[in-house]
Amino acid sequence: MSAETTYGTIRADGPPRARRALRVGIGGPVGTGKSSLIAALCRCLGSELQLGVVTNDIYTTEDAIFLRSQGVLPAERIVAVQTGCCPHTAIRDDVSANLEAVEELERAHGPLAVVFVESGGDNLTAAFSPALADTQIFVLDTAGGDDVPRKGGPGVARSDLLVINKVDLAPRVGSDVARMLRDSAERRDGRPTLPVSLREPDGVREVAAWVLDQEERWRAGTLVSEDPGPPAPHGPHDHDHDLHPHAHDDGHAHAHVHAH
Ligand SMILES: Nc1nc2c(ncn2[C@@H]2O[C@H](COP(=O)(O)OP(=O)(O)OP(=O)(O)O)[C@@H](O)[C@H]2O)c(=O)[nH]1
Repeated sequence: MSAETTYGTIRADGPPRARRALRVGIGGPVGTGKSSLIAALCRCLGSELQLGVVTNDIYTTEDAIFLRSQGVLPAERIVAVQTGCCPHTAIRDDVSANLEAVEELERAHGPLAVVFVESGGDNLTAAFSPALADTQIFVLDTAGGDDVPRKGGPGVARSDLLVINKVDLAPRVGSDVARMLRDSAERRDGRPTLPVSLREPDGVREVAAWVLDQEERWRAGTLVSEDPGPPAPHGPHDHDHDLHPHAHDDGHAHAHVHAH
């Protein structure tokens, strides 16, 4: 059985909420460190939590291949969704392929405590549907420019956790981390932001602690998923060029129109 919702198809025969894994969406612009963050989280949390990963790529399964090559989880617990479309369509507008992948992962290898769902690299308008992710992390990096948090967007403003990655690179690329944290705080209405360097041996510790806290709240039934709201208008005449900090280096043309 399944039900059509605004966000896609929700399968009624999927694992019930209380017994299924917490689904943590991880999104952000291309190359900010989403896969590296998942690898570090799996290394850090893999001994205490049963974990799974679903990756999204447009034309390849590269992120899953990367994660399997890191040996952070048994290979079969890392599955790839090839979206064939704009990444944000698959995590926001029609999440059925991702939902199916998560549910299949849980059926085959469950019970799992947490499934990380990595979005393909997208722009600042992308955010996960609450029908797919119970909680979401948005990843920026210092290399994308220290003015990015100021530009806002649903990931910056309303993700449950904002990670500002690659703080080790900030002095080299002339980014002011304090400014990024200040601008984030102004946009986020009290939601947390963490500066991170995944190059540091212990760099993921605070993000891992946040994931553990979310998982505990999920199990206790006190985690409330927040809808990050509609993405920005996005069409041939879009004026949100500032919202694309990594200049389309995913080969993803932003000239299509989406029905939101
Ligand atoms: N210096 C530095 N490099 C990092 C850090 N985190 C990730 N990287 C590097 O940044 C590059 C991109 O990292 P990925 O984890 O592939 O980024 P991604 O967001 O998954 O990339 P896409 O899936 O292509 O959008 C890789 O070369 C990483 O090794 C960090 O904290 N510091």
